[in-house]
Amino acid sequence: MSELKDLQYLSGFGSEFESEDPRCPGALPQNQNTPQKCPYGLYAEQLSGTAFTAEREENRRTWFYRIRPSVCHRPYTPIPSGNFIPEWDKIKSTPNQLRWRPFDIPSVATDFVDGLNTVCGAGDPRTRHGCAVHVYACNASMTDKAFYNSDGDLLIVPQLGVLNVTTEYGKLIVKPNEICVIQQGMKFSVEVTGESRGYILEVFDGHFVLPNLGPIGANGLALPRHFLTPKAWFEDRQVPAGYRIVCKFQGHMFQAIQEHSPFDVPAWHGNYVPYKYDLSKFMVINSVSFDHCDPSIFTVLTCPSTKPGMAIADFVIFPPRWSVQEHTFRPPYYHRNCMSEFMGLIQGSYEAKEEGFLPGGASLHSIMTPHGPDAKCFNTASNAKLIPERIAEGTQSFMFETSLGLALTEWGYQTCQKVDPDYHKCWGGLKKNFQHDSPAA
Ligand SMILES: O=C(O)Cc1cc(O)ccc1O
Ligand SMILES: [Fe+2]
Repeated sequence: MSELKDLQYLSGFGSEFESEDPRCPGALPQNQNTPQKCPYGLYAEQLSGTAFTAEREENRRTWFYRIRPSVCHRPYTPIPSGNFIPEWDKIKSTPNQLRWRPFDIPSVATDFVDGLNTVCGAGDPRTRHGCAVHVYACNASMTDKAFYNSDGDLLIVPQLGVLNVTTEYGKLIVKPNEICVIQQGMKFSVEVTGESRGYILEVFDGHFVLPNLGPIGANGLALPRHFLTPKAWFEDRQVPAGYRIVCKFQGHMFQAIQEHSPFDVPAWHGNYVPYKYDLSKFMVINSVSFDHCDPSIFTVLTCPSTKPGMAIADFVIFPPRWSVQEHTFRPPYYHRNCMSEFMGLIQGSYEAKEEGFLPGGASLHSIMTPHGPDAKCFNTASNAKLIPERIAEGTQSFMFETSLGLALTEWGYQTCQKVDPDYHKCWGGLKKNFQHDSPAA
């Protein structure tokens, strides 16, 4: 494997970056984007992440200075899409609470792309509206193979195994408890060192942004400087046997062969970039008096819809923290939500479900489906002494929360064989405690 230790990154969110591989000083044109002849005989190529005319705050594009333009490839041909496919209209949806046991890791050699499986989703990549939830499970590196997604952005949440990600912008190492976002059109290749598994949120509408902070003020939650973007790194490598560029286009997989590595960018500048973020850096804000805050207080990134405050998808985490609320039932409340809640567990356990919800597994509570703490959690938390308490040291669960109605794929509901038929029983022990003659405090 290539040298992936001690990487250095550019820091900031939504910034205008520029980067040159130190092996090619001066590769970046200084005064314009498209000189008649670029330094070192490079080709200039723009990657647009928003419409040319998008408002200035939202406008995203990057200029690559590369050895060959990306167009130097043979025609695309369809390849099997496997279980990585937006077919969520094949089976009838269910409003039931769903929980998945940890997803299997293949026993045969499988790379990151071949190990992608779609669990549920909504909308349509053609009309550029919707989102999808995938899991990946793999054990082999992608060799002479890169992937890009025409349909939207991928927010990748590793749960097991380190992802060594090479992109056109340079390299990223992404470990469990970190996430990375690879946006629409960005080519990347993943090397792994062993069994690897994780979750992916794909959004078709637009890009992830940091949530507004409102009364929190200028600082808090995920801090912009903790978002890390690769520094330029390139290889000038011929691959006569063929380098495979795989893409998902309108929900289907295609491949184009070329005779060189696509990671041939000695310099780039722009604000349309891949990035990673370490979840342990999240500045947790919560109630220090009483009651349970809505989980939106833990939003790391949000992909907004056109309706203010109503996301296509939020990425929310439940990090280790102090719990100090007085005269309060501290765990999550019972509720019914107008949003869909897909949850996964990276490590440790989740306070509302100490049992049954396991690292590498998942749950889905659909729009208006009742859910909340299991009976054991209710009984324990209702009687606990309310001293300041550290919640779930070393834990990290997360939620993909969407305003869209997530529907299941055949793989998610049946083929994966991980749906736990007994999930509903975790609420079975909730007793009637009503005592008419003793009103609550
Ligand atoms: O359902 C869940 O476990 C997620 C969740 C957590 C919380 O603290 C409040 C509401 C909520 O939906
Ligand atoms: Fe919930």
